[in-house]
Formats: sequence, C-alpha cells, structure tokens
Amino acid sequence: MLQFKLVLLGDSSVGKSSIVHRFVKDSFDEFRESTIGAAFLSQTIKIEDKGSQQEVVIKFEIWDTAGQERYKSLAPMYYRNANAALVVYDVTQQDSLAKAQGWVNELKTKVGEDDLVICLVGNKLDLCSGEEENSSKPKAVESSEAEGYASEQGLLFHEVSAKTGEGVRQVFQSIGEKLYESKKHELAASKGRHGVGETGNVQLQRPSTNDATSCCS
Ligand SMILES: Nc1nc2c(ncn2[C@@H]2O[C@H](COP(=O)(O)OP(=O)(O)OP(=O)(O)O)[C@@H](O)[C@H]2O)c(=O)[nH]1
Repeated sequence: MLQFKLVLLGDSSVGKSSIVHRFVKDSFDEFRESTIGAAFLSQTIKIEDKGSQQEVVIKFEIWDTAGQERYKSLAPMYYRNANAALVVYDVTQQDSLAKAQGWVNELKTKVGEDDLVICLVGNKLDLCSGEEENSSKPKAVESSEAEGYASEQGLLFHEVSAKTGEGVRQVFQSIGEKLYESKKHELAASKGRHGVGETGNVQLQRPSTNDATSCCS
C-alpha cells in the first residue's frame, strides 16, 4: 500500500470539509460548522497500474485546514511534507478563486513545484445547475477561466459538488494516479542508479503532528 499526505486549502465556506466528508463518509451536511484549526481523516482508493493492470491500494492521509483568516498562519504546518494539495474555490464566488490562486503561489514558493501535485477544485456546481429554484446562483467563475489558469500553472483541475457528490471521487482518483506514476518513475530511477529494487510497502512523508486525531472540526 502506498501512503500519501494530502492537504486541503482555500477560503472559508468554499466547501473543503464537505468535499472530504463526501469522499470519506459519503455524506453531506447543509449546516456544517466552520473548521477550527484543522481536521484529520483518511481514506483508501484503488487504482490500476497501467503496465501490469494490477490494482494498487493508495491511502490518503487528509488534513482539512480551516479557511478563516485567523488560522492562516497554521497552514504551513499542514502543507509541509504534503504529497498533494487540493486548492478549493466556490464556483459562485469570484473572490474565492483569487484566494485559491494565492494558495497556489504560496505552495509553489514554499513547497516547490516538483514535490507536490496540486489540484484546483471548483465546488458547489449544484448551485448553478438551475435545478433548485430557491438556492440556485449564477456561475461567477467560468470553467474556461479556471481551467485556463490551471493548465498555465500545471495543475490538475476539476469542478465538483460536495452536495450531490458529482466529480468528488474523480478528484482523488486523478491525484492518486498522478502520485502513483511519479512514485513509479522515482523508484525506477533509483533502481537504475543503485542497481537494486525496492519492494514491499512504501511509506511516504507522514504528518509531523504526533496526535493525528486531536484536532477536529
Ligand atoms: N449547495 C452546496 N453547498 C455546499 C457545497 N459544499 C459545501 N456547501 C455548504 O457550504 C458551507 C460551508 O461548507 P464547509 O465544508 O464547512 O466549508 P469549508 O471550506 O470547510 O469552510 P471552513 O471550515 O470555514 O474553512 C456549508 O453550509 C455547506 O453545507 C456544495 O457542493 N453545494
């Protein structure tokens, strides 16, 4: 089993916790409370090795950070040593894309582009479907704008709804596949350099906090 550390970043209320809860527990809460500090959850997925067509199990150790401004200084503690980052914005709030872009810049400066898979995620797609008359809102961030930015920056890009579940699994699946491919290349390169293979479980960076379950929203 491969283990990867993943962090969620983004403005308050964009739906970071809701995306994680949809992925880990397949549930959604209309009245979710804002996260305090950060929350930790984990989930495994299976991906297919394209060469051998064998299934590979990937475990994500997920740090869901608090988006409120007063917790901003804590974020480096959670993105340090991360293998992947989900940078989330709300498709109905243009400002939230600017905040997401700020996080992308910070990650690229502080963690480095080669060490981190970054996925830009536009959430709350259901609000723009026009199906729910009472809650429906105009789409403030066009897909082409966010997608163009993501491709310029070399990021993965997805639009999702934590409420309906649309697209959520694909986010983690595509991150898992990308991390697995880079891990394979890394192992092949190290095998070439040292003339020896690596077998068994591969442990990647772990969260630096001792008690992973101590802080929850
Ligand atoms: N309609 C709709 N509402 C959503 C969706 N995702 C989240 N919400 C709602 O948006 C609000 C904020 O969601 P959270 O998941 O707490 O947002 P967050 O980004 O974790 O917020 P912080 O913890 O403050 O950083 C909650 O009321 C959710 O029910 C979605 O996909 N569609």
